[in-house]
Amino acid sequence: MRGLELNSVTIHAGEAPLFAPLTLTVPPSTVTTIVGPSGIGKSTLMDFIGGHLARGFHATGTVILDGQDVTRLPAEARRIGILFQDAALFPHLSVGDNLAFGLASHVRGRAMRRASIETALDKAGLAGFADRDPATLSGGQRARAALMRTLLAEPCALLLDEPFSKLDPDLRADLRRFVFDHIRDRDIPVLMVTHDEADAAAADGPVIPLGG
Ligand SMILES: Nc1ncnc2c1ncn2[C@@H]1O[C@H](COP(=O)(O)OP(=O)(O)OP(=O)(O)O)[C@@H](O)[C@H]1O
Repeated sequence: MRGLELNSVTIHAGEAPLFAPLTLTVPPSTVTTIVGPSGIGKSTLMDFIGGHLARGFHATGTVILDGQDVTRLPAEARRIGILFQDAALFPHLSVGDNLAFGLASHVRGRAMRRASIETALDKAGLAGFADRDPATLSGGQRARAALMRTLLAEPCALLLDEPFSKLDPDLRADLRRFVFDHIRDRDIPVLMVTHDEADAAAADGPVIPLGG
């Protein structure tokens, strides 16, 4: 079955679980939202699904992506894209090289790679920005470039962890629209963590509260 499934997933930081075991299915082309109080483990859950669980945590349950159990796979073998609130581009690389870093390995040859990057920059309203230093971009431009870098990897699922929270309200609404427009036609499951009601309302899937 296609989509992202969590089966009885919880995370322990020491003895007690952070939240009650979570079971859910995110079908392709839908955005499911996770909400919950600060500190309950929303970001840590995203880290676990993406394969980046930090030391000090222990997780139980399984993560199934498109029918395959990926719970024990290394992050790079999961093909799960993650967009964090910081939307950090590598500061020592140009904008174009940042996007090249995300580019799926099957896109071969210098000309093909260059064309893919130019197309992505164009979609992000950043045509001609390939040689720019990320520090010269606005917050919104950096965030759009970061989304494009994530999508260029052609992920089979996407995790959004408070992706808009560092932006001011106008920019936030613009970027939210931009992200949702670009993921809608991807036919992949998307799981989003947010504190923001407008973010949750813009998503078309269910809102799942993470509880104790
Ligand atoms: N390295 C660590 N080892 C053990 N516990 C940690 C570690 N880092 C964070 N924690 C704790 O793990 C819990 C989950 O943190 P997490 O950042 O996932 O919560 P969150 O729900 O995303 O919070 P917020 O909404 O404030 O971003 C918190 O209670 C935090 O104090």
